Amino acid sequence: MTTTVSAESQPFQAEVAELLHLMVHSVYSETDIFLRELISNASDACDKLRYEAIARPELITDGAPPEIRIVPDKKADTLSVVDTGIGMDRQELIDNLGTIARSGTKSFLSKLTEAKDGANLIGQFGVGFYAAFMVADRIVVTSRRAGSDDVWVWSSEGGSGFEIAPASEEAAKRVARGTEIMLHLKKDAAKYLEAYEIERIVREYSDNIQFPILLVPEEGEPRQINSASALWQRSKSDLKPEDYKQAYQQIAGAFDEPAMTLHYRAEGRQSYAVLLFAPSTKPFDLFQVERKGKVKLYVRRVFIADDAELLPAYLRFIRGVIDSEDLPLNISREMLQNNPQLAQIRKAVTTRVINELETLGDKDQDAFTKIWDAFGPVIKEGLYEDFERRDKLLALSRFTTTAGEKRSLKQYVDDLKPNQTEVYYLVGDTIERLKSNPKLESARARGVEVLLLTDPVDAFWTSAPLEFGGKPLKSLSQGDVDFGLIPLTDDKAETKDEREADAATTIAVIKDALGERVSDVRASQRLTASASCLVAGGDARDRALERLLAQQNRGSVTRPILEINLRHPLVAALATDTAQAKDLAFLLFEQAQILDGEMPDDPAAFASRLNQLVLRGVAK
Ligand SMILES: Nc1ncnc2c1ncn2[C@@H]1O[C@H](COP(=O)(O)OP(=O)(O)OP(=O)(O)O)[C@@H](O)[C@H]1O
Repeated sequence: MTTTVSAESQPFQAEVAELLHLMVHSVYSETDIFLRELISNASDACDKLRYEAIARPELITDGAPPEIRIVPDKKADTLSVVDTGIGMDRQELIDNLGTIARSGTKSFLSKLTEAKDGANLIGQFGVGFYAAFMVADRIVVTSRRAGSDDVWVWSSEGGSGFEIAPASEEAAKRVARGTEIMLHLKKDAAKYLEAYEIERIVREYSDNIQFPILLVPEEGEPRQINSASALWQRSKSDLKPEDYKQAYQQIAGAFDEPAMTLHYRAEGRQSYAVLLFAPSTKPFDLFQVERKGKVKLYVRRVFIADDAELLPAYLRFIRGVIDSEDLPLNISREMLQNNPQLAQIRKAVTTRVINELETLGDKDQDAFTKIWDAFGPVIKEGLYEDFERRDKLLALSRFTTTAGEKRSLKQYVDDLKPNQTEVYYLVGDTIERLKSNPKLESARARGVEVLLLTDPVDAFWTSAPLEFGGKPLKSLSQGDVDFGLIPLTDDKAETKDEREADAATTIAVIKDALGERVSDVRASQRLTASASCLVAGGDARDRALERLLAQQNRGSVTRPILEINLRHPLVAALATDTAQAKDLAFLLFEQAQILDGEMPDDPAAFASRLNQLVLRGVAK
């Protein structure tokens, strides 16, 4: 058997070809990461082998223990990363090294095209293996699935496809179990053949890999170049911030610094080690529909599962490891969900993470801000998903308000105005648009702070009744608001001597004109300068949420209430000028729609009405 005779060519999935093209033709400064990616894959393969060997011990007893070897060969200009892990069969080679089965690949690729240095993006996205094409012009992967007689060779020059063929006898003998990845290095990548360079990279990125990493020099004995201990099992006092940073980067495949590190050992009813990190930047797949967690479950140092739902979905940005001493090693992945011990761990660790975030918010504003900026919208999902912890999550939340940025509800409540009994908020698309929303006018005239909520998730969590510190949260675009008892700080805003239109007549005229378009018309408490606004009834959904649900075909928009400012000249004119009353009534309604970010139902009619009224004004 030879590799060439029965070689079969296969094309790469289009996304892979595009990715490779981008990587090969752009100059990335951080090429070192290829080694980290290959070692990380090798380590995953060793993890998988250990896991499968729990049910099938013969997989491990027939060969070498799980380990990783790095073999430079200066004569051949090749660097090999060899593992005795789980290996891949023919189909796995084709599937795993020819496609990217990840959501968001397209948007990632367009980001990569624009980026100056894509290494960081590559790490975030985790295109691991393909990173090797930054330093190699040909890659040959020889692999034997644990327990199999067949050995297959995958090879590619990184163009549009790869070849797959059975291994030669010699290659098959070399790979008794696991995978050998041989890189034919590009001319300018020869430095990766130097032992000191390899050691440097391993120390920098992969020291915490649990399995031994051996450097096999061209002369002399192989020697281990990592410490191969599970970092989370070590004592906190032995570890420095750099150790944690490396562990985070290695576990999460990230390049940023962790914004929060939580390392402890729980003893008692159950004992387990916890090493968790909050990243300081946002990954690509944060908003993927599956909302998968990223905390790995180990049992007595053996990797069990990537996503055992160890934290609720709203903490899915947390990375790291939980290593249990008590769970059975042979726990199947299917059983994880219903395991009571695991449920207990989940509960305890969730509480611990939230407490840690709270402490960080008090003690290290900078770090907390990084987490909140990147993951605030995700954490806020917990406000409607985790009833039990809602108060704690509300206390964690930071808001942009009319009084400033990053305001906590504690600060808000501390700064309440005299007689203010509620926490006010307004939901909308952008801060700028919210700031110019007339519904803020009356609050502004009293110096009352209003939360300006612009994340899509805000419309959802605010739909349940909430309170903070005994003060209910209240939308300014829903139901009645009564600022009457809160003193004005801007006296000019509501001068009593201005002529008020007659409420009953004006309202009757508008109702008559608008008919079914509104559910009610009433005098507003919210407005001081503007003429009108639209609000939802007290027990109806907030209008922002209605709009969002309607866009997703998950509900219809109900008829709003039109509130009018009886002191506004336009409203006053309406009561006295019967000839224009209908047009003016429509204008009040349509203006309010536009200020809420909606289109008038009939934009052409709106424009022509507006023109007629303006012309009449100009002609006077
Ligand atoms: N040494 C190896 N042994 C066994 N399987 C491997 C090995 N290297 C890669 N693979 C397989 O190829 C797949 C693709 O690897 P790649 O590095 O591109 O992405 P990944 O490891 O899945 O993603 P990430 O880098 O985010 O973890 C892996 O998921 C794994 O199934």
